[in-house]
Amino acid sequence: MTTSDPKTADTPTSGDHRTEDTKATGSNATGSNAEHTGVEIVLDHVTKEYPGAGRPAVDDVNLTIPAGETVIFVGPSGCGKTTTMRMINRLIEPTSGRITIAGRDNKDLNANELRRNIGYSIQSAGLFPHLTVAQNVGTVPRLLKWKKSRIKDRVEEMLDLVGLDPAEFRDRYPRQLSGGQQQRVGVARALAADPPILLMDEPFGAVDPITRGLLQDELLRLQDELHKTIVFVTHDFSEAVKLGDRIAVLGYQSKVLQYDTPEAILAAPANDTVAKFVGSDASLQQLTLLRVRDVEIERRPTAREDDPVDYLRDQVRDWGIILDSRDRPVRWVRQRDLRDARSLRDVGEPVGELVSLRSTLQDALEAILADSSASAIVTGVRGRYEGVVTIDTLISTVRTLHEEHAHDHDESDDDSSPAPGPGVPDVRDPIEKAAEAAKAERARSADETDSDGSAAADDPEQAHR
Ligand SMILES: Nc1ncnc2c1ncn2[C@@H]1O[C@H](COP(=O)(O)OP(=O)(O)OP(=O)(O)O)[C@@H](O)[C@H]1O
Repeated sequence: MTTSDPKTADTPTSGDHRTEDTKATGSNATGSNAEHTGVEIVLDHVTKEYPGAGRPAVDDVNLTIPAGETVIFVGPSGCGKTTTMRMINRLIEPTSGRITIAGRDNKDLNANELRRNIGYSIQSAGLFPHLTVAQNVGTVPRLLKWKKSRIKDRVEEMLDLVGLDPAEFRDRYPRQLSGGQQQRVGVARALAADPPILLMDEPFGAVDPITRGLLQDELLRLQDELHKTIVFVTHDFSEAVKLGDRIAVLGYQSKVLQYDTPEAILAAPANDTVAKFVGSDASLQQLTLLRVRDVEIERRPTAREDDPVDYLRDQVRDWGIILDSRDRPVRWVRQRDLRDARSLRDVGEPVGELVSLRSTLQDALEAILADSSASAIVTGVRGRYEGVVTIDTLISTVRTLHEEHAHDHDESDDDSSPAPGPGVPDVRDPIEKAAEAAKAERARSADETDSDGSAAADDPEQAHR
């Protein structure tokens, strides 16, 4: 858990943030000096007790949300996520404790101004039904008394930013939009006055999984560009892993059970409760955080379609790859395919799904499991062959991550037991199961090769390369 005393940063406060040109610069979590527009938020012993409730909905929360990062609050229904978030923009006032924004107590900031300067987007998009898309997006700039022409330009820019064609959408009413389009307008509205902070309360909760994935991608792209400080509430741990720079796993009364990067939480959940929340597919989720370019890429023997067959026959022990004239992979070929072949044009089987250096390891795993060679072909610029990723590489990558975080909780001073403890799922399990399935498939195809009368690979180490 990260706790911190409020820091005084020499950045503009949210309340001072009046023009869309203002940029705040401060230290970010990685310690880089990159310019960003977000500002730090610190929750210092924050408690909220609703009148007559008997016990606090949020009890003594300490949390530092670094400038320019996306922090996800994830936890079970009713645990206090929304209450915690709404105390940041004072839609709810804390009973005790202090919240600072860029070093200034938010109680010292005018509540209305504070809210105008903190973007807020909620599950139902919360659009005004009687206002057009343009009027909805321009709400806060209008309150800030921007000139009409400036509001108009800003609305167009925001609609563009969230992937809606202004000409098509600006004059529609919310009822004339799909759920996903309404969410986009909600995000455009939250961003319109260029606030340093964006609070998002299950903003994608009400749309179908495909649209949800697209909106998540869009948010990642926006954040790459804008570097706001985003606080995002969700029930969905995989959404938290995808979007968060850090995740705060909250228990009842917003108790911070673990506050760390998605990688660290997946590799070493702090206790049984977090482990259960993370779920048994933690290792599969870890694969979504890494890209093909981050791991070892192996080579396989290759030849172009018009190369002589002998050229490949001499090199292939198990699998080889045939490339077209522009070095794009076209077919897998086995040793036995080459025995009587006369040309490389008509042997082998078409390559399956290809992955790029930017694909996630999750994409690579899917490609590997669908491919009889138990590896995924990686392509680079203009689809040119780069190499292959194997399931063994994926397993060793996840093992290394797990080992790196094995001692994360050794010095822990809270009451949580170190992972892996009783009930903590073995995070390597699902990939190893996938590997076993792929190996079984490989063994089956090797048997087929034997019964065909051809030799299996002489060197067992060479199998599956
Ligand atoms: N206005 C209120 N008056 C009294 N109790 C409230 C009020 N708002 C929320 N609560 C209670 O405070 C607790 C925390 O609610 P909150 O909405 O913050 O949780 P949450 O984690 O966001 O839940 P969910 O994920 O279901 O939206 C709950 O027990 C809820 O019933």
